[in-house]
Amino acid sequence: MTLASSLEPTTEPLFNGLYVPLVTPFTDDLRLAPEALARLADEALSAGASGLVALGTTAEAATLTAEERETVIRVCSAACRAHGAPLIVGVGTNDTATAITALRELAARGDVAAALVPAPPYIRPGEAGTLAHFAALAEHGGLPLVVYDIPYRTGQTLGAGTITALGRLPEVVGIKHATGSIDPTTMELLDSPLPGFAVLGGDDIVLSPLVAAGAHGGIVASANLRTADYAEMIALWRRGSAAPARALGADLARLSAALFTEPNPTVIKGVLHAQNRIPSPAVRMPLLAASADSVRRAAPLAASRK
Ligand SMILES: O=C(O)C1=N[C@H](C(=O)O)C[C@H](O)C1
Repeated sequence: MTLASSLEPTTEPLFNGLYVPLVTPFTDDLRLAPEALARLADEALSAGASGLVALGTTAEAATLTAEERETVIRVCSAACRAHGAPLIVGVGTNDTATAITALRELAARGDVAAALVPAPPYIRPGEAGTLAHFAALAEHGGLPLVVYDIPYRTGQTLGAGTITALGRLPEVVGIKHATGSIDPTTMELLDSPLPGFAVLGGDDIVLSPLVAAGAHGGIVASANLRTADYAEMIALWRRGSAAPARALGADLARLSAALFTEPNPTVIKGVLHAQNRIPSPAVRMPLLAASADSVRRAAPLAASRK
């Protein structure tokens, strides 16, 4: 997909449904395990995910070398190509110029559908500064952007006016809404949908009510497990089948709650390892592997429905 073709005016967002931010599997001695990543990518797309997110927070992207990041993108891109699915890549930096360089490099590859970009972490440039940052990325980055609104990690909140201004930038194709709540700003956003602008839930435990209220889908780490059920829950809400959607949503919220009892993605990796899907539950510091108790509590909830 070219930038020009993906930005043609349309009322339907470019992205809807489930996007799985894949974990990065390691060996016990913390080397990248690309074969396991390739299997996870194929399984997620075979299970009904609309696309993949590479190098999200869940991927421990901050601890990967440049060479490892390239391997992760290459492996995820191959899976997306095989399934005809879009690949979104996380770009997290608080320096506007560095972010533009990273976006341009991604755009030049030709296999990345969009970048998932948080408000500049730690700096707290204010809403006007954040808007200017994204406007610069939109103008010079050469790639569609999904704004990652996650104030508990970035330290920067965004009000409805700023989100609307971001959504009016043609290159900004959506927002990953992970503000920790469904609040008046959320409802304003969903009440006046911008044409072609996707609202994707990023707070795992409240994904179901957010989609019920009109979100187009989600990017949730929990969907590394029970991917088919997360995809189905979103599809059920989107076609108005409220009763089964509500029941499945409540079931998945219990799983998400168990997976987030310790820092993401430590419990998810523990459960994937218990399911023999990755070679090790290892995470890189400063994360510490999840406790056996947390993994034991989450594992039964992560078993697929019979
Ligand atoms: O990597 C992601 O994308 C996600 N990261 C969030 C986080 O760790 O804060 C959680 C969300 O489910 C997806």
